[in-house]
Amino acid sequence: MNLQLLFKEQQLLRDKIAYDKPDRFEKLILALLVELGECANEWRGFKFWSKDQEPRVQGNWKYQTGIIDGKFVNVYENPLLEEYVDKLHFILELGLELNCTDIELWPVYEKNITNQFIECSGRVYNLYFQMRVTGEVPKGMYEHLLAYFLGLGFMLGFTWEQIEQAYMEKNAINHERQEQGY
Ligand SMILES: O=c1ccn([C@H]2C[C@H](O)[C@@H](COP(=O)(O)OP(=O)(O)OP(=O)(O)O)O2)c(=O)[nH]1
Repeated sequence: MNLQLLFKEQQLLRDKIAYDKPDRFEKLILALLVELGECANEWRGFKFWSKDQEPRVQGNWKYQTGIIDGKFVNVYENPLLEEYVDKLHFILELGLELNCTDIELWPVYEKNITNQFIECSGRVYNLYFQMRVTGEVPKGMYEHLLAYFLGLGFMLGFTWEQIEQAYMEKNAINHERQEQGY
């Protein structure tokens, strides 16, 4: 697992978006919290009031790849993974913002996915309050956010390769959107 390539990609997108107002940090924090909620909503496992608690991992048909055993392989959207990599974009943005790109990467796991989502949110709030109180965020605090975020991805059933590939695909869409005046 190597984040350096992803930080480089994120920097290119960041330069293109080029938002430099002083509220940038808190807007990124709120964006990340929103994406966390959207991701949990696609996971659905906390909806104890509903009979439908299956994660949304197969959406609309996207395209066909090569042929295996005489059949075309169809590729579908994966709404859960797509929300997860939106979150990854904002986490990388925060790393660039805090100048924390030379980091250790390891996963941390809570006892279940519900708690993992809550822990991720808690780590985001920690960053916000730390910045508010001291005006800076220690690298270790950012690394902990990443550790819970990475653990969440593995608990949701994704491999690092899938995450990287989905990140690249969404990153390309984000570039196109900027070029088209989104
Ligand atoms: O400074 C930024 C701002 C945005 N993004 C990326 C993250 C994410 O991949 C996408 C924004 O999320 P989404 O695609 O859900 O866009 P939205 O504007 O929230 O969607 P909608 O218009 O549907 O509400 O832009 C960045 O990487 N850096």
